[in-house]
Amino acid sequence: MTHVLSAALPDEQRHAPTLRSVTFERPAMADGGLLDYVVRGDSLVWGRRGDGKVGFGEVARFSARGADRFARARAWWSAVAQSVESANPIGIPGTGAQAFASFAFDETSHWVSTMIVPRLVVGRRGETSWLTIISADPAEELSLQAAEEELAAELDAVDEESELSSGGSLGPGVVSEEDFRTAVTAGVRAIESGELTKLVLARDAVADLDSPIAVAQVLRELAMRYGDCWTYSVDGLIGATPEMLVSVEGATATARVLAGTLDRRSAPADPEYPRRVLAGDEKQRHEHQLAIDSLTAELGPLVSQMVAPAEPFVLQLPNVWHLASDVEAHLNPSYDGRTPTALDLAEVLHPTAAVCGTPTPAAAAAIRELEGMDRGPYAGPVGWVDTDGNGEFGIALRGGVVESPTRVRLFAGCGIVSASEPDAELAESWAKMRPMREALNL
Ligand SMILES: C=C(O[C@@H]1C=C(C(=O)O)C=C[C@H]1O)C(=O)O
Repeated sequence: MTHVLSAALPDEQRHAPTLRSVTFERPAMADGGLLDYVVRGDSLVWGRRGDGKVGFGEVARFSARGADRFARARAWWSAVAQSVESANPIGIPGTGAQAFASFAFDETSHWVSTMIVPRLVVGRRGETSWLTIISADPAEELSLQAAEEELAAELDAVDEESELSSGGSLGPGVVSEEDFRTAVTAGVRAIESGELTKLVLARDAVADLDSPIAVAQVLRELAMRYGDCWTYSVDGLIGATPEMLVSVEGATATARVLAGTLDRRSAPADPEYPRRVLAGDEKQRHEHQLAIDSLTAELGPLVSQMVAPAEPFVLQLPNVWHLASDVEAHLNPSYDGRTPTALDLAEVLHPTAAVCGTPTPAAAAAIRELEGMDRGPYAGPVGWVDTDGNGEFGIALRGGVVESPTRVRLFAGCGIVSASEPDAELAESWAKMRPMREALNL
């Protein structure tokens, strides 16, 4: 009987592991905060301003490609969440059993979307620090001492990664500068013909390094310089994104929508300049509004009390200014009484107009046709989810994919509207690659 039942389940649910996790509170972290634990290139990382988490080792992994990658990931994670046995005296969202995840931007991508449950998670949120150990072995004893010893061993076994990469060269990727300009021109034409209102076009560049990449050092560098961004590392996808697709804590969902960009490099010293040029510019405001509308339209049916500010603020990063809006909403329970998880919402909200365009299907088709590259995980959701459904999914921007120890593919894109100019968009894409170039010493 059990056999018949389990055979009727989707593969993802049948293959989901039964996990146990124990969380221990630890003494407050030293001044370096979480970054003191970002020492290995193979760790899973999600952090901002010294808070966040670092995952070591792996006890379970889910992989998928195609249009149903999110649905299958949800089925797998919900089976894991239903069977997990957790002891968590802290109880703060994100402190217990959890997975780090990265999803391909497009359903046609060759990139394998993954969810990885680490063996250990060390985390910090303000004054609270913790260590979680996760096991797929029902008989294993999960003690604090064993967890601390394993963590110490992980931190000791550091590869030759303390030095910043020694430089190298940056060359064209699949989409050359010329290809990108041509795509922007074609995108503007498609917008003028009325097929679309907004389109986000991206390009790649290939960093060939003189010495093997020091991933942990690159992440620390990004985290220190880009304090307003969420630094991430999941299975070769690294970067620091300023854009939060969705964050879920209990019944509250928040998002940070960005669209509208101004390079700081050539800006005059006038403190009013970014506000005047960004918030006061019709093209930028229009682009920004489309990004907010795409989020609120998708989120609307699932929430009540959605608060989206009437006026965006100017987010200042070391390389660029952005128009930014923080949206917050209360999640409604669905028919089974459960509120949507961070993973559910990542599927619903991806891709927003900030990285795809408006309307979504026409923009996604135009991206496939005009870019002609596989975006892989670039501009897809990256983050974590716990077994209670809390989580954070950023949009994987301002980063790259480590393709080999000496090769990293960088990606950046720009929102195109009818007033867009190819040279200005190309310059903006360079500005968006600057954080990774600096961290790679290129
Ligand atoms: C597409 C990217 O960024 C997005 C596009 C923006 C714009 O066009 O103004 C701003 C922020 C992001 O939503 C990227 O960084 O690659």
